Amino acid sequence: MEVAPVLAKFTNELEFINIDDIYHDLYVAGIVPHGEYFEVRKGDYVWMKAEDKGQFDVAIGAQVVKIVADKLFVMDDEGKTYTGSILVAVNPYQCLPIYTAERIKLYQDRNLGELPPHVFAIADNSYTRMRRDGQNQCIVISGESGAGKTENTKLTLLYLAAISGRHSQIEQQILAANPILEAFGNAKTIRNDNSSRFGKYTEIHFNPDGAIVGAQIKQYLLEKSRIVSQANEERSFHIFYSLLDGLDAGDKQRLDLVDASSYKYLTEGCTAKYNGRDDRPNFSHIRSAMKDLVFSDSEISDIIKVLAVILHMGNIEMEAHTIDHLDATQIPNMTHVERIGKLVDLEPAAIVKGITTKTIIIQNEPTVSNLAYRDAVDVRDALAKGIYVRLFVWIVGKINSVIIHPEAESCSLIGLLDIFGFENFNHNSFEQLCINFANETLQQFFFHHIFKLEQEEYDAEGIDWNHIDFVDNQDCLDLIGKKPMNIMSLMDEECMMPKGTDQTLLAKFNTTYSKDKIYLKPTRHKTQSFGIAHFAGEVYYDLFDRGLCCRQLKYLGMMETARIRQAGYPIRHAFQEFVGRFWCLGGLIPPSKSEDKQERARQICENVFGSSGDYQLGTCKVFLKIAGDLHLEQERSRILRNVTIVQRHIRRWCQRRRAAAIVMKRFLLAAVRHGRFRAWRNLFLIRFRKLRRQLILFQKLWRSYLANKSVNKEDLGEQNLQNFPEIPQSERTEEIEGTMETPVRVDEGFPLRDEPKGAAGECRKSCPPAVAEAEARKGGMPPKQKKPSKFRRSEAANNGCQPSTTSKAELPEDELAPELTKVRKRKSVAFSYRLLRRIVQSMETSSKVFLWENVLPTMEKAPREETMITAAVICLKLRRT
Ligand SMILES: Nc1ncnc2c1ncn2[C@@H]1O[C@H](COP(=O)(O)OP(=O)(O)OP(=O)(O)O)[C@@H](O)[C@H]1O
Repeated sequence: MEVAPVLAKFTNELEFINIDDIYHDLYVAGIVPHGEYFEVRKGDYVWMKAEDKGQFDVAIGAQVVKIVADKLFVMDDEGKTYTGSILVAVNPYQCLPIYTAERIKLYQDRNLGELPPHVFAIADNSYTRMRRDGQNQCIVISGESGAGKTENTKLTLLYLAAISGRHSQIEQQILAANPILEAFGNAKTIRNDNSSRFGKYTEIHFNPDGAIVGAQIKQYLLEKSRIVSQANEERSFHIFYSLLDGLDAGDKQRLDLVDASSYKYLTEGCTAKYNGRDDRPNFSHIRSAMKDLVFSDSEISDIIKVLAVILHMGNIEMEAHTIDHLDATQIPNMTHVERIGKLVDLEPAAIVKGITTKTIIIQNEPTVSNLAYRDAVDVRDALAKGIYVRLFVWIVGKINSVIIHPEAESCSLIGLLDIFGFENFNHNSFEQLCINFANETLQQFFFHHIFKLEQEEYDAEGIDWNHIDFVDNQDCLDLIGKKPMNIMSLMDEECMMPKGTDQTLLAKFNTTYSKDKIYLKPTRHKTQSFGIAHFAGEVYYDLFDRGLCCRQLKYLGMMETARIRQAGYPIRHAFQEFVGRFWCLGGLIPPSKSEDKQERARQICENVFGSSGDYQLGTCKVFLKIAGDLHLEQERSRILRNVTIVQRHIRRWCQRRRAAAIVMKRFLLAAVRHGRFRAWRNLFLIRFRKLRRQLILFQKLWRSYLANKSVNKEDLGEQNLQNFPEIPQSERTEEIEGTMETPVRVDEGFPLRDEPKGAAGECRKSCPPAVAEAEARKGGMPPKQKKPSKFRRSEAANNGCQPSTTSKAELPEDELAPELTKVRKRKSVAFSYRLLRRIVQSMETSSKVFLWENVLPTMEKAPREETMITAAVICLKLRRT
């Protein structure tokens, strides 16, 4: 054993390297670390660091050929380094003589590694293991677009067909499926002139003797958007161009077909024709492949018809118009509709209806409504895409019906998965997201088998093994498709939102995944994109392609449509309808029936637009520009919103008052019920004091009234009238009446606690004992001396009598009640029952007792005395408790 710890020198084809430059994962190539050195033996494979430090400069494999003292001599391995059953195939972009029948024979029944790496070596290894171990095999072919997946799939099939040894028709048929699938599923892209726009899984079925007995093809993710639009310098699926170039003139005339440059669906990418592909011979090739796979003439004819229908469909021109003020779509030129009708045996009207209207079921009743222009275009395109996808699925099914073995279940199989590679363009759309998601899933599968399961098996078997770490991409898979709120589900949700846009979706992503390391937020340069850190690199997705949209708008004649829409007045309202909708913009008075609606419409327009030219008044209608209509609607919404706010506040205020009253009532009842008089008293102390003052006022008023009444009736009316000069009846009545009815001012009344002085003293004396007792008990406010009014004092003096001090308790009850009613009716008297109620509700117990015993009995018959009675009941209860 030779150890070479230091420098190694190379000459000529051998190169000089420092041992430090040997990669530290040398043991991958069979070299074992030895302390701080590596133990290197002659014949070992080593990796050498690349001199350049660029991102894709990888280590170079080499074999140790000589070890002399401190020098290590290595030689480039010339691509002989095998990584087990993984083949890295390089696309040579030229025909190399390495796929010949001799090479097939060379690789047959050879162990992996015996010969240089080759796709045939991988295919042979799978076949051998299937037969030897009886295990189904799978070859996964992955790589970015243009890497050579499809070519290598075809080469693998070719090899398996060659070595399985039977050379029957089935092998021919399996190989014949390729040109058909390529014609319908491949297209020119900027990366690859023959890019597969679908994923394909082909199973080859073998009998116990190892002969091919059948096959099955499964297709995934056909890029259907390509039917209606292609990126610049790209084309639609090959079959359309082959058809138009390869059909003879008679067939073309029968189908009303011309050349590819006349069809909108074929010219989006501006490359109906391109150098390097002759579509004419392809068509006959496809036809003969179809014959191999037992497609009948009528089936081939139907396929061609369907393709023609799709092409005509793309040429149906539509225009926006309005029906009953609602957006609708019309088809001004029916030529293409009629051609479609002829091909599929349908009435043109039925086709127009299908494209320009929609039917929804409301309460089990179908309801038809018109589609707006943009929606109708979408429907037409969706129909074309749907038809093509179904055609493709049908063709794959037809091929399978021929090549599938009736007892496929019992056969051994080798599966070949050819799926789009990882894609990262300048603009990455939803298609790229799907493709990269599929690749992430494949990568996960790969990691799982190569790293996880393999190392788990080593562990289980007790193999001495240094674990190799690998980057698990599970987080990325979760983000795109597995989390409860994954990118796909959020996209789905946004598509269903009536006003969902790219921006709203992006905002949702940014919020939902703000802490996710796999999700990359928009950058300064890519403000409308989000990124995903894939295992293969970071990709920013745009879901908006400005260039593509501009081209579509141009081809749809949208520029002209927009111009006429902008210059004209596309929105119209009859005056009646206009005023009915926008009356609130012309002052908040609703229109009357007799009003001149035209004049009112003019007012509204002038009010809103001033002198701007966003509107014009016709003889029956208001004509508006789109911006004008929008402005009107916005103004209307603003005003109605404000009205709603005011209404809301008023309603809230009313409700609060109502609620407060209910709470108060409950509280009072509860307080009474549970004897919590003190709590009630404390809570309403401030109010109580105020109301007590009002009670005093009430008493004053009441006594004043009684005093006045007594004076008027007894003294003025009967004793002194003869002393006055005679006055006219009307004046006299007025004066007397005036005396009776004049509102009594507060300062003219007799305060509750006036000391018994003179007339007032008489009044005090006449107070009922209960009041006196209560006042004495309370010892409350000091009596406030107020002079009786001059008028009354002089009246009393003149008449030689004392003012009446008769209390209401001393009056007969039947006399008091009508007087009370009279007083209540007088608007000018500053007393109301509401006030009275409040007074009673807040009175002290003693006052209430007084009220109960002296006042209420006289007021029971009054219509609005429920509250008084309630108050009295409360008083009684309080007295009991
Ligand atoms: N082994 C090869 N020898 C010669 N030319 C090749 C080979 N592999 C690929 N090519 C050339 O490269 C082109 C692209 O290869 P291919 O269609 O297989 O790529 P792909 O990975 O399947 O791309 P896509 O994902 O777009 O379908 C082929 O059309 C062919 O011209």
